[in-house]
Amino acid sequence: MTITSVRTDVAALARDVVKIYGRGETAVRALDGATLSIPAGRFTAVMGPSGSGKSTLMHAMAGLDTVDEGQVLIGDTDLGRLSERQRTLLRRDHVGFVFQSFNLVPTLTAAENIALPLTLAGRRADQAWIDEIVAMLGLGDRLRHRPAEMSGGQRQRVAVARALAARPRIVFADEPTGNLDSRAGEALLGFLRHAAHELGQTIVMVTHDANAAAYADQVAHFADGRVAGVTRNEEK
Ligand SMILES: Nc1ncnc2c1ncn2[C@@H]1O[C@H](COP(=O)(O)OP(=O)(O)OP(=O)(O)O)[C@@H](O)[C@H]1O
Repeated sequence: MTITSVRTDVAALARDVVKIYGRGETAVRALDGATLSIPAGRFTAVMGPSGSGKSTLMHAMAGLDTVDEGQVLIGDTDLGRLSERQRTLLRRDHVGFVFQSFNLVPTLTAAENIALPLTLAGRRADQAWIDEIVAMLGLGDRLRHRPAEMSGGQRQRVAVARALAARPRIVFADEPTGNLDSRAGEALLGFLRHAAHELGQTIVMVTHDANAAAYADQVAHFADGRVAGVTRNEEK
C-alpha cells in the first residue's frame, strides 16, 4: 500500500478520538476526545499516569486497534476507512515497533533479526541504510551473534535497528529503556534522538521516565483519556 502525505510536516494525527472498552455499567472510556499530532522527523514522548490512555492511543495510531469515534491518520490515510487486511499491510509497510521486551527471534542472528520485517514483507533490504543504522548503533561486531549471546542493551539496539530497517513512516517505542541500566538507556535515547534529527525518522515513545522524555523534541501529557498538553523541549 502506498501512502501519500500532503502535510509533510505531520506524520500521524489523532483527532477527537474516543475509545470505549466493554459495555453498559462496566464500560471504560479509555480515550475521551484525545487529539495528538505527531510531527514528521521528530522525536515525541508520551507521558501520563497509569490508565490515562497512552497505550490505547498508541495502538490506535499504529493501526493495531480501531476507535469508536474520531479520526486517526498516518500521512493522509484515514485508518478508520481501511479494512483489517489493509491495516495489517499498512503496519507491515509503514510502521515500526520497539517493545520493552525486545521480542527478538532467539534462533536468528542479529543481522537476521534486523532484516526480518523486510524478509517477511518479501522486500529487498536497502543495505546502505541498514549499514548506517547498524554503525550508528555500534552493532557492527555483533551481527553474527544470537540474542542469547548479547547483553540487554545490545538486544534492545538490535530491536531498534529492526524497527528502522524498513524505513517506516513512523516508529512506536513502548518503554524502550524499561529493561536497561541507565547507561545503556541513555545511549539508546541518544540514538533515537539522532535517528529523528539526522535520519529524519519519526519516533513516538511511551515512557514513565521524565529523564527519558527529556530526550524528545516534544512531550505529550496524558490525563483521563486525553492529551492535556504538549510541551516542547529546548534544542540540545
Ligand atoms: N482491553 C481492555 N479492556 C478493558 N479495558 C481496557 C482494555 N485496555 C485498556 N483498558 C482500560 O483503558 C484505560 C486506559 O488504558 P491504557 O492501557 O491505554 O493506559 P496507559 O496510560 O497506557 O497505562 P499504563 O501506563 O499503565 O500502561 C484503563 O482504565 C484500562 O484499564
